[in-house]
Amino acid sequence: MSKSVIKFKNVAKHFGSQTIIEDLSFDVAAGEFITILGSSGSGKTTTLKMINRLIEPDAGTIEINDENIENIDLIELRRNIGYVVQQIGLFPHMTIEKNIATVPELLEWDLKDIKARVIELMDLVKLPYDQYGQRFPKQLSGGQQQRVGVARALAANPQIMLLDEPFGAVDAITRKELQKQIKAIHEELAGKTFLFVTHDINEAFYLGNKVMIMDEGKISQYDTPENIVKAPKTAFVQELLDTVYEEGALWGALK
Ligand SMILES: Nc1ncnc2c1ncn2[C@@H]1O[C@H](COP(=O)(O)OP(=O)(O)OP(=O)(O)O)[C@@H](O)[C@H]1O
Repeated sequence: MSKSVIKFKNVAKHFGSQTIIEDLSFDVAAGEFITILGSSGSGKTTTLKMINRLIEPDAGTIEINDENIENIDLIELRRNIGYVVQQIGLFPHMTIEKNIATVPELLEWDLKDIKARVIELMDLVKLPYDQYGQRFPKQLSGGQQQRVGVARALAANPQIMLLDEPFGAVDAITRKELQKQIKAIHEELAGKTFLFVTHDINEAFYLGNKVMIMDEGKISQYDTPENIVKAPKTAFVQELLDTVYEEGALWGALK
């Protein structure tokens, strides 16, 4: 088995008197693409944010490369973790080139290396540098801006990518296109570990080599898409799958 990159051990999180996560344990191996699926409020975003310490757990430990993240310098930790959210957060007054170069510039990379990295990443997300490098975010579509967000998160070559509903705000056709691209990017960047939060069951089962299904702060099932479909473990998982089967039946009837 591949080496574990992320390990949750009996993690708990409360907000005030509300228990969001009671006792969460799981492992993610190097190079996996994990999708986290679940109903609203089930703790998906909280789980993701505990990995880059935007949220601190109240109990338990989280390890990255077998080291408790509390013992890793915060800047070092976040440099190793790319983070993409739905509300993109590109800097509006900066060109696309400058947006992608933010972290390498902070790290004081050589100017030549920064430019080469920007060109490489813009190629990767299919926004050629010559055409898009000097544009500003508002001159791109929502889907293109999301791709810049992915490129920016990859700039310093992190080992882990956290993606929180990154394609939540785009239309269905663009979303499908972005899903294909992120899958290809993950395959091309062999060895990088992706954790991707989504509400969308189709997206979760298409992208994840493993899907983590969360319900009320607990893992209902964490397995390959095939195993989940073959043997749903809880009524909640079955209910989720039924939504897809019902949709299939609807479209079948319309044809
Ligand atoms: N900073 C906070 N203070 C208080 N409660 C919070 C805070 N952040 C999250 N919560 C609560 O924790 C619960 C889980 O939130 P979380 O964002 O992790 O869920 P989620 O599964 O990502 O939901 P969604 O799919 O709607 O984004 C929710 O009930 C939310 O209201």
